[in-house]
Amino acid sequence: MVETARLAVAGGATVVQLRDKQADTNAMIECGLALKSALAGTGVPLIVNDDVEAAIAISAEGLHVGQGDLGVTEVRRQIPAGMILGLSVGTVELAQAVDPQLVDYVGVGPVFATRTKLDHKTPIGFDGLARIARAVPVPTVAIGGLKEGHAAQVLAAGADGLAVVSAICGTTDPQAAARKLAIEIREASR
Ligand SMILES: Cc1ncc(COP(=O)(O)OP(=O)(O)O)c(N)n1
Ligand SMILES: Cc1nc(C(=O)O)sc1CCOP(=O)(O)O
Ligand SMILES: [Mg+2]
Repeated sequence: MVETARLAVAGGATVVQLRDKQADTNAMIECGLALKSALAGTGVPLIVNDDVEAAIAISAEGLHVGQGDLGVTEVRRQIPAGMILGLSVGTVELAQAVDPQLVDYVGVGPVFATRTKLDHKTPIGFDGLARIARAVPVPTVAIGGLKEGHAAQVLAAGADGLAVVSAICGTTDPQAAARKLAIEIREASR
């Protein structure tokens, strides 16, 4: 896991999220500390998924929560000032309800169906992504079934970035996969 993250960053990944739905808090802390030392000096922030206690224990740069996790008002109360807080949003109604005083960015998805998260919601496609990106008052990261070849449409829909799992972690060469995506994003941003 640490080596995959190191390679992804060497290829151009600008954020790393620790997401392990099976891990308990102790395991998240152990993995998070290993990731923190691998990322030291890279300038790449580490975001912890779901686990407030682990995020605080490892001094992660950020925490990501979904609509079914602890609410953002309570999370913001618990985490240190300055910790990045991300929230999942899958509808325009939820997008309009995002409070920019509490939430720093939103993860918008799933754009497409994905086997990484078998309990995902109905895919929203690029049209749904565009509607949500217009409605949300903070930066947006598209997620769900995204791979090489999708960056231009993601950015054209108004999202600020994209988050991938299998398109990097599920490949035999995470560095090359991240590099291709980073180049695509750079070219699409021109
Ligand atoms: C960047 C980003 N966007 C969305 C998610 C999904 O979070 P959540 O809805 O809480 O689902 P789980 O990841 O916890 O299964 C994410 N992790 N990251
Ligand atoms: C963790 C996660 N959250 C989603 C959401 O829609 O909120 S989709 C997803 C999995 C993304 O994995 P992949 O890049 O392999 O499709
Ligand atoms: Mg969650």
